[in-house]
Amino acid sequence: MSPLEPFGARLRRAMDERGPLCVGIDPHASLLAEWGLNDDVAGLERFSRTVVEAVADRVAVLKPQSAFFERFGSRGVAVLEKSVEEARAAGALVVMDAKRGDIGSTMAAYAESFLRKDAPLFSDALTVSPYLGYDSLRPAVDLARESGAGLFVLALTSNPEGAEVQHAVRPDGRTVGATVLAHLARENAGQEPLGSFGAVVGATLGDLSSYDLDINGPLLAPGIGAQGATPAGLPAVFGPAVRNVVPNVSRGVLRHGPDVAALRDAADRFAAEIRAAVAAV
Ligand SMILES: O=c1ccn([C@@H]2O[C@H](COP(=O)(O)O)[C@@H](O)[C@H]2O)c(=O)[nH]1
Repeated sequence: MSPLEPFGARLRRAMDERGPLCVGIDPHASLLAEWGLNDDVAGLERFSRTVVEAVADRVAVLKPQSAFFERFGSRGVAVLEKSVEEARAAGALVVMDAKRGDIGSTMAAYAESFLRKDAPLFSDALTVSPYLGYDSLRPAVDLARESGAGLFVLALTSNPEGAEVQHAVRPDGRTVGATVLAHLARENAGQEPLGSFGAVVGATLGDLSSYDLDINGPLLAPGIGAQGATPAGLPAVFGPAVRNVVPNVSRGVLRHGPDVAALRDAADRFAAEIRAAVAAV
């Protein structure tokens, strides 16, 4: 099977054409209830289909949160497969938010599940955890390169608890989060127009000027909306790296459903606010 064009190049083009917004597909039980749906596989399917119908033809990236599908076992995973297929068919890139991480030999199997081009859950990119050591991710890096897929590696997460690990200072004086960013800069060296190996960096974190965010790769930035960060605040957090930021909004958009037009309007409003904030830098 022929490889895709590298993820970084596909993402850069999608961001330029559609704007950088990433909408999450997070079917929380509470959202299913608010949408008048049952907390079952039929409700899950209706929810995901509606989000894809509403925004997959207009945003650069959709990010299904695998946990909310896995909750329903194999039938939930079947809905996830279908959602990925439909979102990609509508022109959105799909970042599978599954946050996988394990010893290298097991990581290879996770990579096969999400990054092998003919895998049922193949996604344009996968979120992964480097906290078993960055090089445990090597099988995923290698397979992503081979397939034309990408990774988003947890570097500085949006939750306050992340700091005890990610801000910890190593014997060489660098923080753990900074070390993850440095690894990613090496993966992306020389790649144009953008490398395929991104970092997850929360939009909630305040001024990050003490970190080198210039990794020549995308920065997936969750935390806007329900977690309190705003599009207008992005430049203050990311500085000049804001051009490579893919801001994620999940509940902030999803709470406007189930009406398709209302979901679209909400996504369009976030997209416009993000565009204005980035243009001002
Ligand atoms: O640091 C991180 C990494 C991932 N997430 C995920 O992003 C969305 C955020 O959802 P909201 O409803 O917009 O808060 C969710 O899927 C998280 O698991 C994150 O929030 N922070």
